[in-house]
Amino acid sequence: MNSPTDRKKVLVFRELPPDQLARLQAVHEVTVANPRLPEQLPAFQAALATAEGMIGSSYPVNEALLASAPQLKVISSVSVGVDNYALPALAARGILLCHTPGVLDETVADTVFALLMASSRRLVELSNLVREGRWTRNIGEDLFGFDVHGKTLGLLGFGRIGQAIARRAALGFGMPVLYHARRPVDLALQAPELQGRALHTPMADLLARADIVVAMLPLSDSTRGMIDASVFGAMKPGAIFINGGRGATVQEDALLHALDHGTLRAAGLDVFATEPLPMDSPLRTHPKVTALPHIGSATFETRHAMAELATSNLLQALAGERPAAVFEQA
Ligand SMILES: NC(=O)c1ccc[n+]([C@@H]2O[C@H](COP(=O)([O-])OP(=O)(O)OC[C@H]3O[C@@H](n4cnc5c(N)ncnc54)[C@H](O)[C@@H]3O)[C@@H](O)[C@H]2O)c1
Repeated sequence: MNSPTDRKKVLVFRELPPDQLARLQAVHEVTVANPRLPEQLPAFQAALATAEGMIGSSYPVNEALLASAPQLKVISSVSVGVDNYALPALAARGILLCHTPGVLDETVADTVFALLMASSRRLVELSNLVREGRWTRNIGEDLFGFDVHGKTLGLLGFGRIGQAIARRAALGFGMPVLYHARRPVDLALQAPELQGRALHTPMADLLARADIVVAMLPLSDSTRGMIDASVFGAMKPGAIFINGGRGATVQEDALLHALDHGTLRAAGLDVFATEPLPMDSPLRTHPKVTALPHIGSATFETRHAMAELATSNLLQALAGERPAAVFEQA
């Protein structure tokens, strides 16, 4: 156990699994307060005043919040995406930001592939038909799906998760993969199994050729609203669109227009501009949309692995060591 002077004040702002909370409590003075729960907000605000470390996710850590946390040295996010954090303010204050890359890639890629399959083969719609007692004759063409194997996949974003999706597509489903990213990936070094199977492609060319377009982009100033009417308009007629990255990279009005008046066949969405999805969002009940409640990484194993990595990051940072997964601003 740390000596009393080494014990730092830590604020846990989203529940951690008991074993990870115990690791923190063994060495630091921990307050658990979830600011999303009105009854815990005062405790959260009080703890901010003295916290040196914070750990949690899915809550906007903006400049105003940082101003109430004068002692803060490190934030450990239990997520890979860092769009909830005021990055310039963190950099200006020298506050370290850690995240959880790597441990969720395969699970998120599984989720995206499930959405891709569900959207192409109309799985939710057809499962509902059985469930609701409407399977009264052999199904006809009006309910046929669209093959996935052998089709061309266009990936917007080809980072850790994009590459995990590409492996499933290229190696499992024989799909040629085109990708658009900030820079080409050295496949020989990073993903040798995708050499000759995934091609860095200009966006316009990718959109014209892909049968299925998957967005796996982080949300940043450069990607906010990037998937707009011109992007949907440039997609191949009958294309399917999947978003597993962040909702606000897509202009949802343009998506709806492409579904209702354009040639987009279907959309599979795990993420939305506003979450939870508002009750009045037309995406919620749209017949061509398969919508999931942001479950990309939501399995027992992966959520635990994320919490474990985030806890290790925080413990290392508070001990003055370099954490395993520091978010590096580009
Ligand atoms: N649905 C979920 O539950 C879930 C889970 C995990 C991650 N995510 C989201 O997925 C994102 C990607 O995760 P990752 O680990 O693969 O990230 P990563 O940093 O490894 O990869 C990001 C990719 O996006 C590309 N990119 C970034 N800005 C771009 C731009 N302006 N134009 C073109 N390409 C651009 C990069 O070049 C890179 O290929 C995360 O930031 C997070 O927001 C969602």
